[in-house]
Amino acid sequence: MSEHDMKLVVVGAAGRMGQTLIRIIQETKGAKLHAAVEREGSPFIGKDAGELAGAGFIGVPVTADPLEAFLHADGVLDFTSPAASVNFAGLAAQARIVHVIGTTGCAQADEDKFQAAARHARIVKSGNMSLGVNLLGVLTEQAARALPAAGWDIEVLEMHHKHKVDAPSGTALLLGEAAAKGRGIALKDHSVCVRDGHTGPREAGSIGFATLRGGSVIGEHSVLFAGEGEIVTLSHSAGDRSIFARGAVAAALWAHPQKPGFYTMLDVLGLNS
Ligand SMILES: NC(=O)C1=CN([C@@H]2O[C@H](COP(=O)(O)OP(=O)(O)OC[C@H]3O[C@@H](n4cnc5c(N)ncnc54)[C@H](OP(=O)(O)O)[C@@H]3O)[C@@H](O)[C@H]2O)C=CC1
Ligand SMILES: O=C(O)C1=N[C@H](C(=O)O)C[C@H](O)C1
Repeated sequence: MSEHDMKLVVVGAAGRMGQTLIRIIQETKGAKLHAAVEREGSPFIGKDAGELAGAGFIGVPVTADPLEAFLHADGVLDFTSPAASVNFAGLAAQARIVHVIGTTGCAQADEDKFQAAARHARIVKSGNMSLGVNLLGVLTEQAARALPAAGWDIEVLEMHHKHKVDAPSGTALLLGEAAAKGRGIALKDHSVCVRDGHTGPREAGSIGFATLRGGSVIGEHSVLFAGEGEIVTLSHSAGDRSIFARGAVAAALWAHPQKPGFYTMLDVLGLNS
């Protein structure tokens, strides 16, 4: 470790992603764990963050004070909840630091607050931080542009573990946005997220979402282009949460020298068209 390492705070440190982030920071050159934050009243307050994450003792006790944690930090890695992320974005803006947001299920009002915070913070936000999914988004946009809406119906299918609280997943929405961009339409005007009962035939040009939940599935996503007599399927399978954590740490290191602003993983990975 060196004094020049980027000092990172993990918020939601006891969560599935929080623990994975702590382990990945430990093995990443140029980054170090500065603080670990959980909510007030959490049974993990005061416990060593490394031991909590199964990475051995690292001498960073979990705190419930994000203000103090952000004070001398360079960046925050945030996979928590929409309300918590909005609060952390305000604190990251005050501290003028990097805020990497992986939290999904955010409403438009939350997104507006992230944009406002990005006047002072360097925010990187994505529904999926993995290289594979972001490449899948680029391929989805290309396929949607190449396959005409008149003959090709687009459906996004996802499955996640039983603890997931939002639907469709952030990744499914990212892929839907990519498909809509390829088609030159706005996703919000063409998405169909629920089908139940006598729905009538499928509306041409719509983008459908189907959600499965169960077991310990980390993240399965497919984009189906269904034509007459043929189906093209683009898919991604997550085998380990470390793919998201590595992407988030890479995003923080990338954002450190950038100007304040709102960025996505496409900027980080150089995949922006
Ligand atoms: N973009 C991406 O690549 C990925 C995004 N995600 C998203 O990340 C989010 C978290 O997922 P996951 O790790 O599975 O969820 P978990 O529920 O396992 O973890 C969330 C953690 O955040 C904590 N938390 C909530 N509010 C606060 C707060 N105000 N202050 C401090 N800590 C807080 C929770 O504590 P408590 O339990 O006490 O509420 C919990 O420990 C979800 O939105 C998920 O969809 C997940 C994987 C990849
Ligand atoms: O909640 C999860 O677990 C995941 N959430 C993200 C999403 O909503 O797409 C990313 C990944 O699929 C895991």
